[in-house]
Amino acid sequence: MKVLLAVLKQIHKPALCTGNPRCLSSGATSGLLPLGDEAPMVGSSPELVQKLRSQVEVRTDFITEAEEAAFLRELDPGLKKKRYEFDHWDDAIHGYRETERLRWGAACEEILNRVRSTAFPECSQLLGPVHVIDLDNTGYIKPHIDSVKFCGSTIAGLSLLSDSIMRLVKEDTPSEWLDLLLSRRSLYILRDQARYKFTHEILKNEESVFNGQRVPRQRRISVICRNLPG
Ligand SMILES: O=C(O)CCC(=O)C(=O)O
Ligand SMILES: [Fe+2]
Ligand SMILES: [Mn+2]
Repeated sequence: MKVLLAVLKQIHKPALCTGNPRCLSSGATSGLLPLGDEAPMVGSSPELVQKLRSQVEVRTDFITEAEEAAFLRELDPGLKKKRYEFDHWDDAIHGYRETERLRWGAACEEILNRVRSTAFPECSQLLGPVHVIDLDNTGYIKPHIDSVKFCGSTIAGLSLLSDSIMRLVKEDTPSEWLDLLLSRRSLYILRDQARYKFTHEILKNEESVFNGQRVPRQRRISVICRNLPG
């Protein structure tokens, strides 16, 4: 357990560049492009949204309320024994507790197999333990890129208990950004450039606005599957 949590610390190394992609003085709302019934994304330009569409997926209502409850039953007792961590200024995550789990009960295992077959090619070698982050309602995840040493080309995450906004920002060009509406019970998948060339973050409640619409951020649990570096 200790080893994986150390790996997770590496995964969570915050990015040095933290350009604000939506600085109001730069006319930030121009170029917003809602995608209709496709993945709920808006970005800095239609071209960027178009380019990233093949590498970013959000599947709304990927799990049912009953399946969400199954995860809660399995995860909450263990999480409740931990305290939310707030005071690690150097961490990429603020206001969180986390765990990882290799063996799951039948209900959750079945859901996770659905996540795996949706997100990863059949031959893909997956990171065995699944990563779980419980963000307090005041918690948030700062911009970072997951460690290339420990994680492969694809990151797939379920969002439980709350809607949230995930923001991607091009590492060397902060004016290029994409916001994803991660609705409660959705699955997101980041692949390739979206995973390697863009930082990702989960916005704090005060900043949680999608395409002009306020998206209240409550306590949120994410369940994240990753593959191994090729
Ligand atoms: O909570 C999430 O969905 C994202 C977590 C994340 O970025 C990470 O653990 O590296
Ligand atoms: Fe991450
Ligand atoms: Mn720390």
